[in-house]
Amino acid sequence: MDYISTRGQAPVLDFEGATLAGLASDGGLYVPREWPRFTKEEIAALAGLPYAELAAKVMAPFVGDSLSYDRLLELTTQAYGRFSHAAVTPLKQLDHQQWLLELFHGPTLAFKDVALQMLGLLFEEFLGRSTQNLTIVGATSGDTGSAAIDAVAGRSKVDIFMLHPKGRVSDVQRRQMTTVLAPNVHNIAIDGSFDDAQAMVKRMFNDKAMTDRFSIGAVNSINWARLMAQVVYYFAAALQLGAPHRAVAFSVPTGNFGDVFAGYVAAQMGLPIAKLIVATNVNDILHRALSTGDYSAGTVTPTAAPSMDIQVSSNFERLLFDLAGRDGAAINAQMAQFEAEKAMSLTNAQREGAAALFVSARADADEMAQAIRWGWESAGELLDPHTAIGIHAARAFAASGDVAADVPVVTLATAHPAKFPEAVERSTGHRPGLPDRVGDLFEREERCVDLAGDYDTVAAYVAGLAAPKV
Ligand SMILES: Cc1ncc(COP(=O)(O)O)c(C=O)c1O
Ligand SMILES: N[C@@H](CCOP(=O)(O)O)C(=O)O
Repeated sequence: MDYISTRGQAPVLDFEGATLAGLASDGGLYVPREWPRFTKEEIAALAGLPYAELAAKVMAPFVGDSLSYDRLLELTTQAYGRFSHAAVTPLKQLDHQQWLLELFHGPTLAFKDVALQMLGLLFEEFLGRSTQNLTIVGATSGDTGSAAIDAVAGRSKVDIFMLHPKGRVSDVQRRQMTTVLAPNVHNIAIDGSFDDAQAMVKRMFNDKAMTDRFSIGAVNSINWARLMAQVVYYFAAALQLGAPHRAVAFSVPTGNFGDVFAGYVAAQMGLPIAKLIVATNVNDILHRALSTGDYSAGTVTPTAAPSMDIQVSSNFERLLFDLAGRDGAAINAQMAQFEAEKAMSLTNAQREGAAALFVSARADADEMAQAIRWGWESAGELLDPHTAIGIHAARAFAASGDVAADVPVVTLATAHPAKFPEAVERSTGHRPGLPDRVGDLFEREERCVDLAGDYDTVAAYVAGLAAPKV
């Protein structure tokens, strides 16, 4: 499979190249040259497979010649062997129409583990083929950081520098990152928001002074391999609910648009998806873009769902590219306008194309709290604040009839409630406890540096510690 940039000017790469490159050199994001498509019979044949095998089958067309099928299956077996639930991503029924897909049974208790456990192994596999060292630079609003650190801590040929917005992640999220003391792990708390951190990360990929000396790599969802691994659980859930003979809707708590874009990819591959519900908190750029065509970033408002406190939503570019007929020059111009003015408008074709599959909703603090309460009182589930935003949107669309009554609605449960105990306790009176496997988190030593939120300071820090390319 070949990978092309959304901005049309970067070299075409294979899967291995795109995985190690992260962001394309023209500032765009890599996407497969075409969407692989399964027939109805091929999808039906996936029903009942163990998760690791399903994962290998769904990922194989994207991986192409970069790995043999047998090796891919070994890696998926290893990656998903670390999950604490045998089903890896178990599906639970909440009421006659609402379902919950629990994505938080990995080592760091959020959906990011599903992709990052795999990505860590892919890095090791591909780096083992050359003398290259990789300098991973990532930005996190809380969950990507810990999942990526867990996936690469102690691995040779990889350093990881993880930027988080100081004071804007939960205590559990921070400690899951800062208590990993492996010498290749470097946590950086910056003054600023996740968007500021993400902008610095993207800038580093195009800073010649850095890229001449270091191979900069990505663990954020700008890296295609992240999204590829996330496509799998859409198949896993829909197959259990009757796909390919029955369509399913998904409600996805959204920030950087990676998780829900993976759902879009599943639909392009032939999975019958009735609707993708994009659920945001008050940082609602995606809700505004999808409902009015206005893609303009305001300032980030801190919320009780901090991992979604994002206003510049990287993966939206991948959708805009597809909906613009894959015209890299057009996306280049649109993104240049967005980068200069922090605002741009979707074209009619992009709005209409998006409306065919996506709907969106936004939840404020009260609506989120009510959804947490509903989960506990009506279904006996403690929902984390991000998941609750998905539930709010799922129930609203079911109630309005925009999703037909016979279509199951699956909300992606993106984090374990114990990552955000205060918000859950405020709404339910119950404080979720951490699972045993992370039980002594609050006794462990922390290591993290505080840096000013300016690019030069961060780049100098990385350059001072990272291993050269080879
Ligand atoms: C718990 C949680 N839910 C939802 C999201 C949103 O996912 P995405 O950025 O892929 O839209 C994130 C991170 O972004 C998250 O950490
Ligand atoms: N929610 C994320 C931020 C977005 O990151 P991405 O890695 O999915 O692009 C986080 O928790 O860090």
